Amino acid sequence: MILYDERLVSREEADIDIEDRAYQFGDGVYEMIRVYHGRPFYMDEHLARLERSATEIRLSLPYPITRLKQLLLDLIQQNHLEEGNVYIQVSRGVAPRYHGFPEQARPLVIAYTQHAKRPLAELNHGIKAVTTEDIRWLRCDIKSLNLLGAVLAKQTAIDHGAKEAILVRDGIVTEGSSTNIFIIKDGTLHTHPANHLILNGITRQVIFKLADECEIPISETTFSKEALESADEVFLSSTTMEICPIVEIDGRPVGQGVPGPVTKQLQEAFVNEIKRTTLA
Ligand SMILES: Cc1ncc(COP(=O)(O)O)c(CN[C@@H]2CONC2=O)c1O
Repeated sequence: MILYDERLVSREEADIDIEDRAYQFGDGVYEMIRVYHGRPFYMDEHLARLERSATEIRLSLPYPITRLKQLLLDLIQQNHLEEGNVYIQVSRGVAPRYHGFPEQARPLVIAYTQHAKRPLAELNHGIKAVTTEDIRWLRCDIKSLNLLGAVLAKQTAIDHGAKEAILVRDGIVTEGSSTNIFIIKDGTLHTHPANHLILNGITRQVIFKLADECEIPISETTFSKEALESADEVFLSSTTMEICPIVEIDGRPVGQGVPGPVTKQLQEAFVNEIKRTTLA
């Protein structure tokens, strides 16, 4: 089943109009929520961010977020999703093609589930990344459907045999194409401030909580590409990749070229947070 507007229907019943503004303009917002043990992980935080993203593009959700939450819980249950993701998207709706907002169009909510195991190989062994210029717009804090900058960056990584592209704007590391980036230097965590140049990741917010609990110092400050290259440890964070070590950047090893101790400590704390919130 999928969620289409306000109903759970078969995927075949979903008819997306060729003048849907998400399809023509990328005019919409989205969220990706992880499910462990059949329970959504930090769903309220994701839905709060969805509401904020919609507000920031002046899009009114077609029904209350509490109704959406219940529909998503029903979708997870109907699809027997034990471990995987729920993708939610809200389009500004269908209208004759014109850049300005349509006079009247009902925003269209769709959501569907994906069965997906945890990326254990990447989590245990780390991944390779490349750096590339951050060419995206200046409202990266909005989780919008305008993802072409991210798509091109991700493909650059793939073209170089890497898993993620680390974005650099005016010499400063912002984030990954679909992740947040953290470095560790002399035991302190550093990550870009949550402003208009990055998405304030939910996983990023969990990491702040876990670092505090683990008494790992964390500094929300910008850092340069040079600081990235000389870091003791680097990792990325996202709903789908959790806390994933980066062991090679632009062909050069990070630290000893293997996941570092602080990263592994946070990974262990993250697994405990999954158990605490989805097994209770
Ligand atoms: C640009 C960007 N930065 C950071 C993040 C990490 O945010 P979360 O911790 O809230 O996931 C994402 C998530 N991208 C989602 C995660 O999975 N697939 C996506 O498109 C992202 O697209």
